[in-house]
Amino acid sequence: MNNRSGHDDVVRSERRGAVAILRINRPEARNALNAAVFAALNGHLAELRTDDSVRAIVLAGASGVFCAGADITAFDALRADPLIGQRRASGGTLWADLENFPKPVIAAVEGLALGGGLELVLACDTSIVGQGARLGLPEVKLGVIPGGGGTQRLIRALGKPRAMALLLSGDLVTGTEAATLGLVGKVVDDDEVVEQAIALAQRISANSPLAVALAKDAALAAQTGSIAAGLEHEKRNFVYSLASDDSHEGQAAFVAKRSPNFTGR
Ligand SMILES: CCCCCCCCCCCCC[C@H](O)CC(=O)SCCNC(=O)CCNC(=O)[C@H](O)C(C)(C)COP(=O)(O)OP(=O)(O)OC[C@H]1O[C@@H](n2cnc3c(N)ncnc32)[C@H](O)[C@@H]1OP(=O)(O)O
Repeated sequence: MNNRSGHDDVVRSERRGAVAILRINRPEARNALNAAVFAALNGHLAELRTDDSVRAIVLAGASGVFCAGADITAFDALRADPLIGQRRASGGTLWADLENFPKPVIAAVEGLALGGGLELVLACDTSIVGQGARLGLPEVKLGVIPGGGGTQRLIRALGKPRAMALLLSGDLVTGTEAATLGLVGKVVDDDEVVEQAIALAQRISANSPLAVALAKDAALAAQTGSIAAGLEHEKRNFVYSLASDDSHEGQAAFVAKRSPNFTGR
């Protein structure tokens, strides 16, 4: 399907019911992230954020590759950007925007997820990875460090010993190894990645959009604060969900032994 939104072809968008699939589309550069990709992804996310017909997003790459990271040939432009230290100016907020997106985002990782590409995976809520995929943060092999949140999210995902080994060596792991480490949500056969990611997104889309958003919001609080603060956050969200139309619909559907028809209110 063609891009509905008119964003540059470097990110293609398609729909499967309530699931939007965004594909990074620079196969000639193994889907490396340049300014055009950042702008296109941010543009799509802005549209999907307010589209109530979309309840979950799958982020994928074209031609059997997820993403080879930031475009190394664009580093000169990055060096010249006077505002590089203020990430918002340089498009560098993409990873945080993904992590805090009010709808679930699932990475469908085929082939390669390197550097900023793995950082996209870590910023997503979960990921489905092909067993033969290769994942890693090779930035130190280029004389830089991860700049898309990898130093912070990898250690939270894996714990210090495993995170430091990957961060400081730049070693790559396979999808199977990544699943064993806890770096990804689930490993599947290489040819099932996107369909399994879409299937998970569709299962999530059948749930209350409000409850899904409130659960994600509460769970993310666990990454930044004390357990006491997180429990308070969860309590606020639970009480809010209990008072929602969706909560009443969920209860009524259970009693009537029928499927709920959630509205997200
Ligand atoms: C920089 C964007 C500007 C936008 C502003 C916003 C910036 C915000 C702040 C940035 C934060 C940084 C984020 C991140 O932490 C930093 C990084 O990600 S650094 C990059 C890390 N990735 C890598 O080191 C991977 C490098 N590539 C490879 O190792 C190999 O190419 C491969 C991916 C394993 C594939 O190998 P092969 O299959 O053998 O194929 P080729 O090597 O021949 O590659 C084919 C073709 O693709 C080009 N290419 C591959 N990767 C990249 C890349 N990362 N950047 C640019 N181009 C890439 C490769 O050059 C070939 O092109 P060709 O020679 O055919 O023209």
